[in-house]
Amino acid sequence: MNFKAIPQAIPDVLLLEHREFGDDRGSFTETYRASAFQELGLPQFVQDNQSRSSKGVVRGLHYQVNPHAVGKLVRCVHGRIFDVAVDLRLGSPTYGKWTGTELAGTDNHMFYVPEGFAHGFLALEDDTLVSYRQTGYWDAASERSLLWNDPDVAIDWPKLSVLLSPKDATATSFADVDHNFSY
Ligand SMILES: Cc1cn([C@H]2C[C@H](O)[C@@H](COP(=O)(O)OP(=O)(O)O[C@H]3O[C@@H](C)C(=O)[C@@H](O)[C@H]3O)O2)c(=O)[nH]c1=O
Repeated sequence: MNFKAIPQAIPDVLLLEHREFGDDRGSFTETYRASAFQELGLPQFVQDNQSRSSKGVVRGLHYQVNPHAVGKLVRCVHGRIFDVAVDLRLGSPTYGKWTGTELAGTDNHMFYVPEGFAHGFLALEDDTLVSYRQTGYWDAASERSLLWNDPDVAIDWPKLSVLLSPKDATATSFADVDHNFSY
């Protein structure tokens, strides 16, 4: 098995490590293998995305309400990010809690954020490329944005001066989030 899944502080969120085969030329890594992902209990993915961000850009915290909820598998291809998932599943023992990790283009890690979580990241370097797959299609009408620095969630972001989209700068506070996820 070329992949290892490590449950995070919120156990349904996974850090996936994939094996890197180094040689004189550089290295080779499988980044997706349907059968292995299925063995790890991961769902199927239908959309791939990529974004490029400057240092200090925060994207998120985004989610789609049901019936268009999506899970996301996130990888930093170049640069570095602090990647975060916030539990929005009513009844979950970790409802309203966050978990996060650093992902870098130089490591072999992916962060799996299941349905029922808001997802976002902070780019820690210029020219940071993030590539991620999602389990359902983007649906603009179902998309919601939770405020990245909401005091009730209190994410311990690395200290940087941040740049946000207008949508994310005026996002909803945790007390007012609109969602219909259950645990
Ligand atoms: C998310 C998305 C956006 N777009 C378009 C809409 C808009 O014109 C442009 C930029 O969209 P946004 O500002 O929403 O992009 P961005 O802020 O990067 O949104 C992303 O943030 C991270 C944290 C996620 O988790 C993703 O699922 C996604 O929500 O791209 C698509 O065509 N397909 C998509 O799947």
